[in-house]
Amino acid sequence: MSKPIIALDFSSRQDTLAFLEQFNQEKLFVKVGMELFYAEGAGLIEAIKAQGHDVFLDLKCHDIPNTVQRAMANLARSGVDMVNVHAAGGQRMMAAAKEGLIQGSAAGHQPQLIAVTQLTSTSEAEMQRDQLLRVPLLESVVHYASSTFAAGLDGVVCSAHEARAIGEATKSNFLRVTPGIRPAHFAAGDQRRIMTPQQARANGSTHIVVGRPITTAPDPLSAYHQILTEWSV
Ligand SMILES: O=c1ccn([C@@H]2O[C@H](COP(=O)(O)O)[C@@H](O)[C@H]2O)c(=O)[nH]1
Repeated sequence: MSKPIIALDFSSRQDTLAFLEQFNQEKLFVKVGMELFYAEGAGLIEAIKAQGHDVFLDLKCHDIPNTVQRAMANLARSGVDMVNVHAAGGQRMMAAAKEGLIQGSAAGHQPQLIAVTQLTSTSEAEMQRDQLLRVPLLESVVHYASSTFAAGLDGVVCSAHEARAIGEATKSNFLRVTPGIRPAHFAAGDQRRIMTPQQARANGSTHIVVGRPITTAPDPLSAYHQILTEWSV
């Protein structure tokens, strides 16, 4: 069973390291997103890796194939464990991203590469209106997942609602990394497709990503362990 991925959505190195200190040197799987990376850059990634944590660098690259390929070669050199692109960039872009990772990776350590299908903050009605798509959201997500699989990536970011269907359309070891995780009674906030850790597990998520339910908790260590228990049993 994978560890819950903690989204380190902080604005500074100081806040991030103070948060991590509360975990008493427990080895974590953390996610660094745009907010933190744009503020602190690769130096902070090095510091987090030096503490022994696994890092998912969530920059959601989406550009022409050549640009994404070269960006991925640089990200691979940062030593992170997982990176991502938007599946909407297309199969050619995703294949180029993978090629870039291969080029930039040190022997024996190639980050896993996954693609965002439809953001978990998007509802079906919003997707149909904003993207001018006339299909159910599940169909769009499974389409993007099949396209990601065909491009040779390791998995996708989706909501837990779609995880089972993606497993059936691809392979059981194809990663289904699911944000939008909310313990019972925790506010959805801007998320639209949410599930509890237990529901996510039952519905075929291979990884869960959890931010505010842990980072804003009065006792983040205890919140993390409650989620870990709910996810693991
Ligand atoms: O579809 C997506 C892709 C990425 N995310 C990221 O996950 C976390 C979720 O944080 P919460 O505080 O638990 O809502 C956040 O960093 C997002 O950028 C996502 O939510 N949905």
